[in-house]
Amino acid sequence: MATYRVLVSDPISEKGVDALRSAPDISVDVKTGLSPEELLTIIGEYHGLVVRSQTKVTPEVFAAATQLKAIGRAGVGVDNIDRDAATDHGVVVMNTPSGNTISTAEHAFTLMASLARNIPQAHASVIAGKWERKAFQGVELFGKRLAILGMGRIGTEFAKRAQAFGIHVVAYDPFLTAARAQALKVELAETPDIALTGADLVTLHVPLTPETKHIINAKRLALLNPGALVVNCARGGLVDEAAAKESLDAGHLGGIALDVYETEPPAADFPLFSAKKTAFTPHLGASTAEAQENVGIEVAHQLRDFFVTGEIRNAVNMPNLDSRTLQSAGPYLDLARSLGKLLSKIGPEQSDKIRVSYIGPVSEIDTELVTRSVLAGYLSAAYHEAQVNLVNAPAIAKAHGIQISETSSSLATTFTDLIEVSVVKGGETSTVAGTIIGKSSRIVHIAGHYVETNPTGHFLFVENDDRPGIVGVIGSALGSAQVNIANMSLSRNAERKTAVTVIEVDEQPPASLLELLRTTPGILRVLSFEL
Ligand SMILES: NC(=O)C1=CN([C@@H]2O[C@H](COP(=O)(O)OP(=O)(O)OC[C@H]3O[C@@H](n4cnc5c(N)ncnc54)[C@H](O)[C@@H]3O)[C@@H](O)[C@H]2O)C=CC1
Ligand SMILES: O=C(O)C(=O)COP(=O)(O)O
Repeated sequence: MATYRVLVSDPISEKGVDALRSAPDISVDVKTGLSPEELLTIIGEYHGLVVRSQTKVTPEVFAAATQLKAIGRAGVGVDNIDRDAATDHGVVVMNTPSGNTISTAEHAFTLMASLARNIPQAHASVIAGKWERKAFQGVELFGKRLAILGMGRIGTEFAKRAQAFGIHVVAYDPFLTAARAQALKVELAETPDIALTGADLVTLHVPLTPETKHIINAKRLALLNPGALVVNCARGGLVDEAAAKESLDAGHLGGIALDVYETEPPAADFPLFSAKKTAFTPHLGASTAEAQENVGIEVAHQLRDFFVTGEIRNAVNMPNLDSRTLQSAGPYLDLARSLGKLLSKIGPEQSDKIRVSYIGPVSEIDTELVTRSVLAGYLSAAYHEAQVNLVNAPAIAKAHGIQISETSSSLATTFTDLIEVSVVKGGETSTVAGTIIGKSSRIVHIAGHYVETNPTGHFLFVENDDRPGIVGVIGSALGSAQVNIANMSLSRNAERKTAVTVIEVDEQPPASLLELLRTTPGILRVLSFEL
């Protein structure tokens, strides 16, 4: 029986399914066309889910998906997956951002050319036995002004094809710099309105977000040149479909081509179906053999690596943890988790604030991941958050009202590398720190004391008055209780006249031993815990 079960709920390429099936310890079920109710019934059995745009992964699905760890989106848009719910449930969502870029750019361009030359209408007329050469006179694309909204992967590929046709390209994208626009030989527009004013052609390549909803509305359609053609091969909802119909009926907009719709599939009485100059396809942008093979194999490899090695690539709800990052950050992640757990044992019961400082070369790795690991360790132990992981740790900390701050300094101090973590509650602060020496992780600082101990195992932590005889008492008490000492670190704080002893033991000490130590004169605090 495989350890991980993956459900493929939308059709992906056979090669993708085979790549997943050949991974060790993963079993795959392909069940496409499930109703929302059917998905809810079976999703609890799965650790991984592969989708395209059809499956809607709603908060209800996440609530039922008690074992789900990862979703792979064989494609770009993740608007069919409730990202907040995924994060809250600690489910990593990965997409395949570039595998269908060319196919989608080609499809959008094909739609634009089809609109310009009335291809869908002329085709229907010819097969209806007519020969209407006059009715279908078109326009050239050459020399026209094209507005591209969204100059990411697909927008950029579209621009190259448009330039090959002698089209003048104006682009709007909040992340498009003047230097990049110059390199791509496109005119940079400061706002969508500037890009659209006087445009003959428009194509959309932005994600659907609250900001981009109805980015093409009645006001903006009015900015276009009369007879302009609009193509939407990105997401339904970017174009106000009712406004487009009005503009077409009024004779201002020249034509519209859609691959995507506010509701998919559109209803039989979809208003734009009755408009004249249109071209419609059923969300086919990524539907080529090449794109499907690219995204199917890529998503399979991403899920396989997630389950087999812990790598996370193309995540949309957490930082990536690719093999290089995993190699450089892996030991720090383990150490950080132990430091978080340790703080929950020696610090205040709960916290208002957690501060993490990175000192030395550690500051050069992706410290956001390491901080997430500190939080995961702390929250699992202090707040008994059993499901906390690197995906949901910041959201869970926020839900508990914990503020997080991070500082980094490349200047090493006593230790070459140091991760220092403090928990603050009211006026009380507790600090622990750890380092990595060669290949070995060490906890080196606990509540004002330098110590040296492993970051995992069973521990006995004793704080006592700094006076002779106490270590002897502890040693003989452990011996009588048959508890073997693996490692022991002593440290005293001359100022406060206290000392701590951190003892790594082979087994959990019995309650009677802890009680004996707690009642020994001079011993101030005794803690027993596992890291
Ligand atoms: N019809 C289909 O089958 C397919 C549709 N798509 C859709 O195409 C869209 C674009 O895909 P990619 O180019 O691969 O994504 P991308 O992430 O490479 O590019 C998106 C661009 O939109 C820009 N952007 C974001 N907000 C903006 C705004 N308010 N105004 C202007 N630009 C804005 C971003 O800065 C980015 O450069 C996505 O929504 C995706 O879902 C993608 C593949 C297939
Ligand atoms: O990749 C995208 O964003 C797409 O829209 C493609 O959707 P699909 O995988 O064909 O359902």
